[in-house]
Amino acid sequence: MEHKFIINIKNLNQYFGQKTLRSQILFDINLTIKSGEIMIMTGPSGSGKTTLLTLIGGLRSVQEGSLKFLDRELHGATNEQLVEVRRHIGYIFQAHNLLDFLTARQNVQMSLELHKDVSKWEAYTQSEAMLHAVKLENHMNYYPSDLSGGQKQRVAIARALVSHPKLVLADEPTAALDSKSGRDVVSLMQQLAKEQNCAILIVTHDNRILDVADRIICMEDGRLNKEIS
Ligand SMILES: Nc1ncnc2c1ncn2[C@@H]1O[C@H](COP(=O)(O)OP(=O)(O)OP(=O)(O)O)[C@@H](O)[C@H]1O
Repeated sequence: MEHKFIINIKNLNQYFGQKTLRSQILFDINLTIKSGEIMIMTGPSGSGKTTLLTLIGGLRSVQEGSLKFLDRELHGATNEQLVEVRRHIGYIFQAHNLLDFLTARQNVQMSLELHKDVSKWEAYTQSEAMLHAVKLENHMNYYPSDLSGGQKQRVAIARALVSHPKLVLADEPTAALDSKSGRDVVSLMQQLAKEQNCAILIVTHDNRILDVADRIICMEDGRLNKEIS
């Protein structure tokens, strides 16, 4: 079944702290993301971008309002339901989060081994194919410590996309990279996402990559401002 929206958020509010220390972090967020769409979220530090990204990624519980992933409501979802949703999402973080004791291929393969329907052999061959796609065919057996920042981030992209997720969430994916590597990394994300019809939400302060976006949204003081494009 084709889903019109990957993400559909309505009147979402989120808070940190308890009782008198409770403070509202997100205010009346309304947002949709469609298949294949590349969305960039910008905004000042502390405006709530990461909080929203982690809610969308099923990494924390929704407190008020509605957040649907495909047709599944995440408000009130159990831990098991959130774990199931996370299987359809790829995550790319600033600090790539590769496991240092695994090679590039093993890091990518590990993400497929969470899927019970994928055999070890399929996981192996699909990981190799994905590392080809990010042009690391000559570095499959390298450990992260022997790769450059851009190469590590390409392994992280391969790991996020190897299971053909419906959505990729990327938090500052270019922050640790020089301008050329940053550009290569987002171009690659854009190309692979279009091939797989996967939506991407990128949180970034990096103005040099804004042109890859189909839509740009801006968060300020916990509220989503009008779209820039
Ligand atoms: N675990 C927490 N407990 C209490 N307050 C928190 C917690 N995490 C974040 N906050 C607060 O929530 C607000 C939003 O933080 P968030 O990390 O979502 O912002 P951000 O826009 O991603 O910032 P940055 O660009 O610096 O990463 C900030 O005021 C922050 O201090």
